[in-house]
Amino acid sequence: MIELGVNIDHVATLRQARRTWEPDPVWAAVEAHLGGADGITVHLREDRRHIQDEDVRRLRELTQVKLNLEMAATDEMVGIACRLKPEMAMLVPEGRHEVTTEGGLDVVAQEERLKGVVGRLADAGIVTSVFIDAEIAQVEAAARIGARVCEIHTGPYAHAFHNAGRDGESASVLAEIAKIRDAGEAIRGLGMRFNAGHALNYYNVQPIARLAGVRELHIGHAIVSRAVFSGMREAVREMKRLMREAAGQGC
Ligand SMILES: CC(=O)[C@@H](O)[C@H](O)COP(=O)(O)O
Ligand SMILES: NCC(=O)COP(=O)(O)O
Repeated sequence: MIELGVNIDHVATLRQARRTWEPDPVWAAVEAHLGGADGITVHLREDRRHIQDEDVRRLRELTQVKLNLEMAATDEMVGIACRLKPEMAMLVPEGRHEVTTEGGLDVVAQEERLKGVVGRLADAGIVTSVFIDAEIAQVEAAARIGARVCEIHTGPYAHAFHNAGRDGESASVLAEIAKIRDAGEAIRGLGMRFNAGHALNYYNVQPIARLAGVRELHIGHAIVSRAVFSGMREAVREMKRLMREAAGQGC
């Protein structure tokens, strides 16, 4: 069954706007779980602009939900991951001035260093995922460093979809889907798990959920935005319904 990891960063973004205690991302995680989320994703950024260390600690202590910890490949973050032991750690590139993640991790360029990071996480029993662009060279490098999972960056697809007026049949959209499909085939061929995420929403999710062998989609901004109006459980339920319908897995 295709799975949904709900990213709750932007519940914390709202809280940090006032530096107060609400809304609580841990509460959001429980609501998302009750709505059918298979896991929770948080990005503990080096600048701590939204999720805080204490949020991740409480998530581990108070909930049973599977955790995907997105993090920069730094010593500080590896130390935190090794203490918290999330079910999965995803290595992402980080820029202080970016509004959100702007591209995939360049695994090819940092192979030796990243191999060490994956090894340290593996020694702590943590599965490593890498957030990469839909490029075969990056997939192959991910396999060489020992990553067990690749999450393909769906941002370029989402932009193409939006720019084409949500026309999933336009040439630019089909070209982006083909890149993700080919990367997914390479990932699976090398024995890794094929995940995808970034900027997916209620309009553009189905062509990605339909791809052969895709295991998990990680979606945050769109679900939290919908939840403002419909509540978290309903927002998650609807996203899962769309994913399962597209994957031919019933509702
Ligand atoms: C790696 C990725 O695709 C995103 O989840 C990103 O990490 C989200 O970070 P923000 O929530 O800070 O936009
Ligand atoms: N890794 C992608 C993710 O966690 C959610 O990204 P977004 O839906 O907030 O763009």
